[in-house]
Amino acid sequence: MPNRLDTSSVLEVLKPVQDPELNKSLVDLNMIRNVAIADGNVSFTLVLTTPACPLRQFIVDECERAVKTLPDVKTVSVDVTAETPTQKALPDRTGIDGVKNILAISSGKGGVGKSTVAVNVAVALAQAGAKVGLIDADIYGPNAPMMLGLEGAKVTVRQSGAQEVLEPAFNHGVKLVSMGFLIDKDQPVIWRGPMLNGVIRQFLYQVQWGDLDYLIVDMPPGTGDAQLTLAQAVPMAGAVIVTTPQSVALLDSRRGLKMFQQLGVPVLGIVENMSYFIPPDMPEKQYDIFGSAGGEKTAQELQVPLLGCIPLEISLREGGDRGIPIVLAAPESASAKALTAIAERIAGRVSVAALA
Ligand SMILES: Nc1ncnc2c1ncn2[C@@H]1O[C@H](COP(=O)(O)OP(=O)(O)OP(=O)(O)O)[C@@H](O)[C@H]1O
Repeated sequence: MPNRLDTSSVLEVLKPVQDPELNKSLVDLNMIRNVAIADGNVSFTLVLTTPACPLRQFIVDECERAVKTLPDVKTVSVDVTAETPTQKALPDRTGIDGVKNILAISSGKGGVGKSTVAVNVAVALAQAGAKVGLIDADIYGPNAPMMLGLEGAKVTVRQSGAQEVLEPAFNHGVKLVSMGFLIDKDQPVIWRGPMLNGVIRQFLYQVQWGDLDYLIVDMPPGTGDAQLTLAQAVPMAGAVIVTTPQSVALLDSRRGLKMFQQLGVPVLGIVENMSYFIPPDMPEKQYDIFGSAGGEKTAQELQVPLLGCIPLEISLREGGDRGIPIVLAAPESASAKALTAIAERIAGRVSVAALA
C-alpha cells in the first residue's frame, strides 16, 4: 500500500479496480485519465465504454473507496464520461462512416412488441448521453414514427456530390428513418425482395447519420430477406430477439436466433415482453397471462442471456400511441425501468464484444 499521495500512487491503488463486465483493470484499459491532486483533493476522469453503463455508480464507488485508502486524501471527485468502442470490422462487410455499432431488434413473429422495444431502447440510450439512430425497416407495421412522435414527418433529400442523401427526422434524442416515411400508411404495398433490399441499403448508406454510438434497426418480423440483406451488408454488433412467453412465439424466436447465428451475427440476448400483467388499480398484483418463465427457459436452452422481462402495462401502449415513449413519459413505471435496464445491458454487451 503506497504511503504517499501523488499521481502514481493514485494509479497504483486504482489498478486492482476492475471493469466488472470486462474483468480487466480500469487503469490497464486506459479508463482512468487526467489524475490531478491539489491540497489533498484528488480528481480524475473515468472514461466508461458506454454512456449507458449499468454499473456506473458501482465503479465510481469502488474508485472512491480505493483512492481514500491513500494518506492525506480530503476529497475524491470523479468526472464520468464515455467513449463507446467501435465494433470490430469485418473484411467482407462495409461499415457506415461515423457509426460505431449497428444493432438489430428482431422477432420471430409480429405483434410481440419489437418496435416498442426498439424505440424505448433507442430513447433510453439517448437519455444516457449516447448518439443514437433508428432505422424502422418494418414494412408490415412501420410504427416507429408514431411511437417517437414523428408521424407525418418527411425525410428530406439532399444532393451530396453525385449522390442523393436522406436527412433523418429527429425527436427525443433519436434520428429516425422509416418505411413509414416512404409509403402511404393506408395504401397496401406489395414488397418484392429486391425492392426491400434496395430501401434497407439506402437507409444504411444514403442517410446523413453523422456520428452515432448506436444505430438500431427495427426489423420486419420473421426470418426473411431484410435480415439477410442487413447481415450481409454491414458488420453487425449484434441482434436482440423480442419474444412473449407463449410457446409459439418462443418457437419462432428460436428460429430467428438460429438464423442470426448462421449469418455470423452475435445474438446479444432475448427480451421477454408482455411477461406479466400489472393491473393499474392493484400494482401489487401480477398476472402471468401468457404463462411464465418461457423466455428464461429459451434463453437457457439456447445459451444466450435473458436481457430482461417487460410487463404488460397500459401506460406503455399509451406512451407509444402518444409519441412519448414510456422511458420518458413514466420513467418510474415497471415497464420503463425494465426497458432502461435492457438498454443498459445491451450497451454493456456491445462494449464487451467490441473490446474482447
Ligand atoms: N408490454 C406491453 N404492454 C402494453 N402494450 C404493449 C406492450 N408491448 C407492446 N405493446 C403494444 O402492442 C402493440 C404492438 O406492439 P409493437 O408495434 O411494438 O409490436 P411489433 O412486434 O413491432 O409489431 P409488428 O410486427 O406489427 O411491427 C402496440 O400497440 C404496443 O403499444
